[in-house]
Amino acid sequence: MKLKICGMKYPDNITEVGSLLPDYMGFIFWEKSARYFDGIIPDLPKSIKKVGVFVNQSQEEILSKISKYDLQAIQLHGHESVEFCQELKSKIDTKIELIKVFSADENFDFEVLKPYESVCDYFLFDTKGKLPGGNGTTFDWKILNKYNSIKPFFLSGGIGLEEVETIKEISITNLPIYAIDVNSKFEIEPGLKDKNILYSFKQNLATLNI
Ligand SMILES: O=C(O)c1ccccc1NCC(=O)[C@H](O)[C@H](O)COP(=O)(O)O
Repeated sequence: MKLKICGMKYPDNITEVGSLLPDYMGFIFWEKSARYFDGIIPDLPKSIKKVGVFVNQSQEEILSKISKYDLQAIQLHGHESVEFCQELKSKIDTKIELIKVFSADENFDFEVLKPYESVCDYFLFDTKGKLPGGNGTTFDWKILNKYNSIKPFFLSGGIGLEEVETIKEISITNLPIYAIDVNSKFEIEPGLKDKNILYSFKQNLATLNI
């Protein structure tokens, strides 16, 4: 199971956390976020994919960030339509991954995912909250029992060290969980991550052998 650490903001902290070799590191390009990123990304180990996170932003803006920051993945965290994803996908390098986010709660209709299957590489399930993302709360993962697609997805929303046991339980189901996405539960302040707790989390995930 892959690990994505999202909402990075400060260069020294990016380097520090990068030394843990997460599979993905996320940068929020939505200006209203407390984790809004507008700096310089220091050199990172090549294995780490840089993800740009966008909320209902224009294709022009997304393309400009891809080129400025050499992003390897984009995460669409708003209400981007199937057509929008399809058009964007046709404009970017085929190696750039497109992750489409859905905010989940007990009323989530999994049928809405169907048309997105062919236009994105991964889904990401986050908790529905006041903000588009980074709310720091978990959703009831039991709703994923209704997931009837083979599209791999990122599991997100309020995940912290205390979720390791539940991740273990969910990982032995047949759900195609591709990655775990973490953010605010590992912060000293918005955008500033605690490397030691992240290290423990990564070690814990590794012991699950998944
Ligand atoms: O983190 C933000 O501030 C944010 C704001 C707007 C859109 C997305 C945002 N975060 C994207 C992520 O992928 C987070 O990791 C995800 O929402 C989970 O965050 P958390 O609940 O804090 O673990």
